Amino acid sequence: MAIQELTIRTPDDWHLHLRDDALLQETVPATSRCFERAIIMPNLTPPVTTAAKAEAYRQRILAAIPAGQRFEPLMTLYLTDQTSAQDIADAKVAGVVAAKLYPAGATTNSSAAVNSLERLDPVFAALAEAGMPLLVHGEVTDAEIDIFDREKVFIDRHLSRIVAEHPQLKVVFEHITTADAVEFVQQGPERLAATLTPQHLLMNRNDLLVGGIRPHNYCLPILKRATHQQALLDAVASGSSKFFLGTDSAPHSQSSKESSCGCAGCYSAWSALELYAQIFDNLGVLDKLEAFASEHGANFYGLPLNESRLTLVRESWTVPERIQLPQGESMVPFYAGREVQWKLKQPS
Ligand SMILES: NC(=O)N[C@@H](CC(=O)O)C(=O)O
Ligand SMILES: [Zn+2]
Ligand SMILES: [Zn+2]
Repeated sequence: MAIQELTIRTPDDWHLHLRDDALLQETVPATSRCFERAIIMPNLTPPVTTAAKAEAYRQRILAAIPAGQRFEPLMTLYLTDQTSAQDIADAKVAGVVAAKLYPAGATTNSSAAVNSLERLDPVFAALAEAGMPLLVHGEVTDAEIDIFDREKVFIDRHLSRIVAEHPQLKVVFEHITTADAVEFVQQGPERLAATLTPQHLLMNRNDLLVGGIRPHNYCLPILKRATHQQALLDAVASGSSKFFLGTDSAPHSQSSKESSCGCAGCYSAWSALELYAQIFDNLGVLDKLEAFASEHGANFYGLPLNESRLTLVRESWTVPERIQLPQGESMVPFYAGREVQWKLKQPS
């Protein structure tokens, strides 16, 4: 008989957008319900570019953790053309765990980010020296490169060089979407890893474009064709420690998603862990979920494994159509109105 309950070490989310201010009241509980730590993306407006900004942001996140829950935000620094080796050293001292590279214009809130990757070599060297991973949104932004090719071209033009020229640098290729990225990571050194999102494992570009445009499935890097989706599924099913959980949960208001120029990002926090369970179950590798969700990432970052456990049960439920925010706005969560086959068991 199929397994009905699964108890695992409490997972961590190695790629998460919490946003800021009042929205933290919504996003922090959505993640702390089932993740003990998360890598907090720094693409606020203005971005988190210094150790002091990261620490102030961390305090705002801590203030939004529901009573009785344990949650540790792991802070990151947003790289710009002005970031110096000294900024990295200061960030290390302040407890910032990683730095995030957005090519300028690649995604939400990246306009202040990096225009010239070559100029960042001293910063990459400083990261390697500090033992801090470089987290990469791996897409080129050149107007002439087709949006479906931007990840592969980024590997060829930039990532392969960065990995080769900085032999001590740990690199996380974030939210990978292509067979090319899977292969690049598999064939790379131990210090190269990747995060995978629920949407890129569950969907392909048909889910975005067939039968009408589905703005709530629009995220960056954009969903690719089914052969790429299959390569991502094969990667997680392999159990390789180079692949780990990063939801990329990225909330936007309903009005900014359902727009003539809609924002990129899926707000998946309320169902992400359960969807990963469903994905692993469907692949017949539920026994590999715990390592993917709770071990590979911590080991890569050199952090201890969580000691607590949580339980998922095989029970179907429906993701709400809408989340009403106190500020009057609403959000449409990822997988809205759809059934999920696994459910988090509430502690009794
Ligand atoms: N993934 C997305 O489509 N959006 C993210 C940014 C990012 O991770 O690229 C966001 O901040 O909204
Ligand atoms: Zn990104
Ligand atoms: Zn992201």
